Amino acid sequence: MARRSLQPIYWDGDAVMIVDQRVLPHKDKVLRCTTPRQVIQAIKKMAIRGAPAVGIAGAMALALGAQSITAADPKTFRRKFVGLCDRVRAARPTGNNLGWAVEAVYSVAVENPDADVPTLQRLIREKSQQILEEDIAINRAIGRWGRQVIPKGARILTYCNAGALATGDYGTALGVIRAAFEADPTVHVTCCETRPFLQGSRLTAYELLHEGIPSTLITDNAAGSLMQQGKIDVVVVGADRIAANGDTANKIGTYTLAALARANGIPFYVAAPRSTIDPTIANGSAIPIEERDPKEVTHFNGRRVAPKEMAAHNPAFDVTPNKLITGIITEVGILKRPYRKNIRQALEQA
Ligand SMILES: CSC[C@H]1O[C@H](OP(=O)(O)O)[C@H](O)[C@@H]1O
Repeated sequence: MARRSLQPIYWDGDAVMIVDQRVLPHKDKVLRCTTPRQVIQAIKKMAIRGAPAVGIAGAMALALGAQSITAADPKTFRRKFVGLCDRVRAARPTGNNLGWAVEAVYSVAVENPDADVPTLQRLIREKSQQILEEDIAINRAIGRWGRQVIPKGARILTYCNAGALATGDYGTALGVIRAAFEADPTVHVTCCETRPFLQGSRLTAYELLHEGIPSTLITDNAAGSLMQQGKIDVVVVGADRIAANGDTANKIGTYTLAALARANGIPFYVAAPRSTIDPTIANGSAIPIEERDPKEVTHFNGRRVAPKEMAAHNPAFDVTPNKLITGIITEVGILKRPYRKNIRQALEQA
């Protein structure tokens, strides 16, 4: 059976189509966005989520916005476009890929100083599609590198959703898992539900079943016990922002898994494209951590479960120190310690 695309976002003429991940896996709903504001709202509300997918959405928001800037002269166009870039960049703070994509698209205007407005609009739209297509190729490269660290018949644990739905397609951590399964159908995947947004039980489970990969869903709380019982061989997760020293921001709860993996002698890998690396941040302490609506914690399926007087703290990410990371799987290879040096060299590669 041909693999149905799980691409979370795509162009349909002059509209950006976004698969609404808030209602997956039980409803298929696609948002038709014709303005950058609609895409920014989809990012903020997590209709589309996952650092690389958010970057791609940001690039497409800029292409939509460029089309709507009616300035006749390039100077006025650029001034208005800079304001739009700032609004798109601010949609979600932690993932590096959004800022990276905004800079990549804006560079089109900088690198074509003599282009007229229609040409700039065309080049920006083409850049947004290029970012999408390159992300998919990068994820397949991550998969090819990553399967080298997956032993035959491995019992893999993953967290949140770093799959096709979190990227242009194919995924990063799930890209490693897809590639490993393609080479060895005896692998097994345990995915954590990942409260409170349930990216694991709703999205990763959906992707694993879609690919026919043997898998089991667990609560986040059960991961440590499985590791303690010797039932997990390797952990592979995604990333949202990687500092210059390898400290990694990922979904809240990732640090806990990394500490448990280390306590049980289990390899812990991060899979991410180089566009997730932020070389301007020396270590993880400088990574901005998004605080989301406390209702994501106090409510479930729209109904309050905690007493209404109860305050809630809802950080969307945490930071895993590089000392707990066995390797960072990128499209140019598996980076090991010393991370600062090896990350710098990886970023210098074409
Ligand atoms: C391929 S990176 C996916 C990354 O993004 C997720 O966060 P969110 O669902 O809040 O966008 C999570 O941290 C994943 O590991």
